Amino acid sequence: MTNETMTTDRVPVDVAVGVLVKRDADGREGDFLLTSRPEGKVYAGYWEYPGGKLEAGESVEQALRRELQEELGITIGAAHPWKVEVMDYPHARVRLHFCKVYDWQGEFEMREAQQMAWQGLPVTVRPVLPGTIPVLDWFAAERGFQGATHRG
Ligand SMILES: Nc1nc2c([nH]c(=O)n2[C@H]2C[C@H](O)[C@@H](COP(=O)(O)OP(=O)(O)OP(=O)(O)O)O2)c(=O)[nH]1
Repeated sequence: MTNETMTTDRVPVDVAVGVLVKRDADGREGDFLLTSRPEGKVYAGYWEYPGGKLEAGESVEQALRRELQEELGITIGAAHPWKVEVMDYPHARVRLHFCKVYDWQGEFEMREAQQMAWQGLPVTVRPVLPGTIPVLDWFAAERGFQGATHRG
């Protein structure tokens, strides 16, 4: 099998991703939450939006609610579907379902010893996971932000 058929034939794994965004009293969007990938996972230490793979029978919203409870100890309100993107990695092909989340309850607890950072544009933490970079471009378009969205 050629490399090309290997990547195009792989069935994507669905991943629910939560983009937690703070809003001001007028509803304007501000900082968003990034978390670092825990030790022991592929791309450990890379910054991403929290989330994880759907389990059998789960909707994106259900998976997101479960993952954010498990990883961060918070209970989210509504998940607003935003964008869907397929990414090919050497380890997997993933279909990322990015959802914006504006409401959550509970105190943040880093249950997988990851780190968290509220960020605006440009993002100052690094390195950023490849699958996270398009999200920064979408934010830049929404916010009329020009220039580099993150550091090398
Ligand atoms: N959570 C998250 N995953 C992302 C993002 N961008 C991106 O390409 N991915 C990829 C990395 C992984 O291949 C996949 C998510 O799988 P994961 O390994 O973090 O999920 P999980 O918590 O269910 O993992 P596990 O139980 O299998 O260890 O999606 C992102 O912004 N957030």
